[in-house]
Amino acid sequence: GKHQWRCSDVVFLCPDQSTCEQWVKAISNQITLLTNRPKRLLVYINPIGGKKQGKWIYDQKVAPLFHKACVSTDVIVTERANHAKEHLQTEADLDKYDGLVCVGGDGMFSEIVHGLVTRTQNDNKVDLNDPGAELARPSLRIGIIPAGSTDCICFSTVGTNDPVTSALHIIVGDSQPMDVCSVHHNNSFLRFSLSLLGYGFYGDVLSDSERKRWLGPARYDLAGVKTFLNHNYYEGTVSFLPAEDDVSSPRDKLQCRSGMCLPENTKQLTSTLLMPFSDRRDGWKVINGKFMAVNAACMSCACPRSPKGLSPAAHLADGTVDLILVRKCSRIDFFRHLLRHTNKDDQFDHVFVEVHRVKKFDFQPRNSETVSLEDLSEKSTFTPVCPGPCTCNCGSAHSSWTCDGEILPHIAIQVSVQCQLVHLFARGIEETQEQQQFVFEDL
Ligand SMILES: CCCCCCCCCCCCC/C=C/[C@@H](O)[C@H](COP(=O)(O)O)NC(=O)CCCCC
Ligand SMILES: Nc1ncnc2c1ncn2[C@@H]1O[C@H](COP(=O)(O)OP(=O)(O)O)[C@@H](O)[C@H]1O
Ligand SMILES: [Ca+2]
Repeated sequence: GKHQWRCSDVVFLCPDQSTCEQWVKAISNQITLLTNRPKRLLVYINPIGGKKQGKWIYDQKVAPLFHKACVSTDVIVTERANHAKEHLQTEADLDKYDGLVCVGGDGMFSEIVHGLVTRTQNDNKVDLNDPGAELARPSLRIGIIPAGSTDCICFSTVGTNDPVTSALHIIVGDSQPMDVCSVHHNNSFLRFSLSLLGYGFYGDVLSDSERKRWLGPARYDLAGVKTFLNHNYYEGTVSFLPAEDDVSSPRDKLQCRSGMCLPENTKQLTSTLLMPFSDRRDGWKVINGKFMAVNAACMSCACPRSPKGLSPAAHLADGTVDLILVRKCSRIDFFRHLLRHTNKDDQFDHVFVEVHRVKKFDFQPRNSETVSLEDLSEKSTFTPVCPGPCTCNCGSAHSSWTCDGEILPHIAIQVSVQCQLVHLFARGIEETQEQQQFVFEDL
């Protein structure tokens, strides 16, 4: 139930020892022919992610399954932030492995993607600082064993945050391509975004929650309430290149499900994504405004807090990102909007919310081309800063961007989608026929 997989034993009875041996041999031969199945994995465990259970989860729930399935592993328990990223970038002998495993949350997964993708670009002499560069795709798939605070990438690609289910998807060698957003500041690469890139509300929640890391996952709830009460808005300009209107829409209610986002279904999308930066202003739209939040969701961002996600119809691997603009509104309206993330109501059905499916976008804060993290850290990043003494929320302050739970050092950013850059050991969210029927009836 609920997308959870479990192991099951099947007992074969046979009349004699030699038949039994024949069967064992035949089954082993058949399994060897399944080339999708990984045989050697490199596992990174973040021991401090989420409720600090990563090592226990791996040892108790995952390692015994890998052992049963004859998957051999090298395990690294990280000793500090960026340990896994640096190891992947410079040291790891990747030819030895059929895949990587991340035991941790979205931040840890982001580290591993950064390490692997950077290594691949270095090997292929691709310049990450060039926003128009065609990035080389890593050959190794990555499995996620959820052991973080939000684990939205696991939830959005598997349908549940369950270590046993994820381990079984790895063992059977599932493969799910995934879009990645690259984020630049001028011509300098900042980061990849895999789930939520958020300015305003979520940026403020993340800035505040980092100071409360000792609280574990509950830090987001406390910071969320505080940020909600602050009710800040921020001015800026969003420019974006919309995806073709006839392909799909963030409001079409067609949720991304297993088998939808595969390379053969989305081939035509990749070619349009490689236009050099200078040629791209045709067809761009520009929106100026005062925003409570500017969110970019590369996937639905479904998680236990929001089971349908920030953008329920976003696709995992279609080469687009859903850009959600929440304009300045009253506290009660913003509350209604947030509440709709937790139930079946449509969070985009408000006059102050608009959502666009885009291939690229830029954000420019008002009056602040040069604001950097150093400037921000001198002030409170979630308290508006007025030119003179002021108690009002005048919107002259800057927020910061959260990128998969990490704060970006710049506010003016350029974002473009790298279609199907990485592959996961997953197959997308599976749905029974009755569940699909239910979606169509809703439509
Ligand atoms: C009145 C009730 C309001 C409830 C609002 C709930 C809205 C939840 C939307 C959640 C979107 C989550 C997008 C995921 C982002 C993660 O990548 C990031 C880092 O994850 P991890 O490393 O595993 O901790 N997590 C967040 O940004 C947390 C956002 C929480 C906001 C309340
Ligand atoms: N051993 C470690 N000590 C401290 N920080 C670490 C360690 N290993 C990884 N990290 C960092 O911890 C951050 C949060 O990890 P994550 O697994 O996403 O947990 P959470 O979901 O609780 O934020 C990541 O940004 C990662 O870089
Ligand atoms: Ca997408």
